[in-house]
Amino acid sequence: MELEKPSNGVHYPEHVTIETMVHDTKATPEEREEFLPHKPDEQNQSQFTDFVGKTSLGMSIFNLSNAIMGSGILGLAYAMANTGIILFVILLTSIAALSAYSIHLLLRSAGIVGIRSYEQLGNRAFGAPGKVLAACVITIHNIGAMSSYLFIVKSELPLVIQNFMGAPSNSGEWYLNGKYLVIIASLIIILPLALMRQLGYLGYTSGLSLTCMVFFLISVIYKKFNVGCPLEDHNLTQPLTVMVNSTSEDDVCEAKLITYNSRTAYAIPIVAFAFVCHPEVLPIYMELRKPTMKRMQRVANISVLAMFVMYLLTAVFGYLTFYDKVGSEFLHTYKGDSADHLILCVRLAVLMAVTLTVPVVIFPIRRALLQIFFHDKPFNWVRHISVAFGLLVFVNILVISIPNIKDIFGVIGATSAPTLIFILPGIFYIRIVPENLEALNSRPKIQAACFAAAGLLLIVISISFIIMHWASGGNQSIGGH
Ligand SMILES: NC(=O)C[C@H](N)C(=O)O
Repeated sequence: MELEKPSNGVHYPEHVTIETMVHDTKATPEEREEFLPHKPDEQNQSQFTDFVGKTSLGMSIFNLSNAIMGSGILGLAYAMANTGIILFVILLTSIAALSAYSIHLLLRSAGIVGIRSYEQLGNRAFGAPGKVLAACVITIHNIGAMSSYLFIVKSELPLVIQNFMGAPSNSGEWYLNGKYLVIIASLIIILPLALMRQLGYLGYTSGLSLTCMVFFLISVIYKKFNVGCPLEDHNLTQPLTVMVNSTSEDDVCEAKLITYNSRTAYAIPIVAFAFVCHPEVLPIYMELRKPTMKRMQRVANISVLAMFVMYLLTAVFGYLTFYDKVGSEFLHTYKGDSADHLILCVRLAVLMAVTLTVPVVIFPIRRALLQIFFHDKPFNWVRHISVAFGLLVFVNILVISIPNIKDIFGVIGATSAPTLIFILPGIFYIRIVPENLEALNSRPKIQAACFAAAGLLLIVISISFIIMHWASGGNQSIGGH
């Protein structure tokens, strides 16, 4: 069978099958994470000889789960409050399933061209514009994700320190100023971890980060049975009070099965944002020990399923605790409980989790930037360190000047998230899989085309709704911050 790639017209010899395909060698050593044909190892069928991944299946699951899990979890109860339980469950299930399918498309495309890099898939599919497009979307998206994580540090860490020190909130001490605290956390914790040469080393911190999130979930469930309705003794934050005014007394503590309002516009972007991990999938695949597509798909399926369960439980119990009063940054809804020791520990756990996720998110940005600007250069420590440092400085400046986390979820979730999950994997797959292997009108390709089209539709719908919401002035009266 002769295989022909659509983008560069390279012809494969007869003996080359999809499993043992070699790509042409124009790519630089840094870019080339390729399948080389060799006798398959009976035990693992591994096809990689150029980069020997050492990360175990378990650690890879931790890393991918950690890449999925982030600040998005804090917006899910808010999304549920504005869609109702049934619509939310349908939305969450669909996006989780589509996200796993999208990973399948990426892995299959990577398997065919033998490159485990999102940008290089873009290059193979559309040449330089494809590579630049993928790199830009990854960079913008991950900078947005990093900003949302550091925003949580900026808003929650002062509350934790204030309570531990028993200081009054307006004492003006520097250590109660979120802006300084973000800079300190970036320098002391994030920067050293971001300097690791390989993502696999972060498996332990990823495990710790996930443990913190499990503790967060258990506490949310416990608190549901602890916070009474209608939260009279709860010192709710100002924006939440505004929401109470717009809700009738009767349905304050009534769970809605299906509901719709102008804030529903944020539901799809929030859920889409929560499931993005796609820029990290291929780097994690590259470092996986015995890297076969089946093994990596297993890593992806287990991670997506585990995060789906955590997301669902957090949203359900978070919503059933505060109902319509839940804020867009869930943790802040407990603001009246600042002195509560459990809530204090929960804040600390979430802070630790999001802080430890930042380095995982930095890796794909650095990779994207290096591939665009230094694609033919070998690894260099000075460049590696400078890019991480520069990125942290940039995102710190951004976070210090951002007033609101909901709009990060909204804008990033409505634009770059559907592009990374739906559009790029769909169109790359169509271009990369050779036509004599799968014709343009074959089922998998039509499916991939519909998938990409659905992503485009999601972007149009989400952006239109968000703009309508902004235009109607709804932005000022929403809970959270
Ligand atoms: N990795 C990301 O892009 C965002 C992540 N899924 C989150 O929920 O924070």
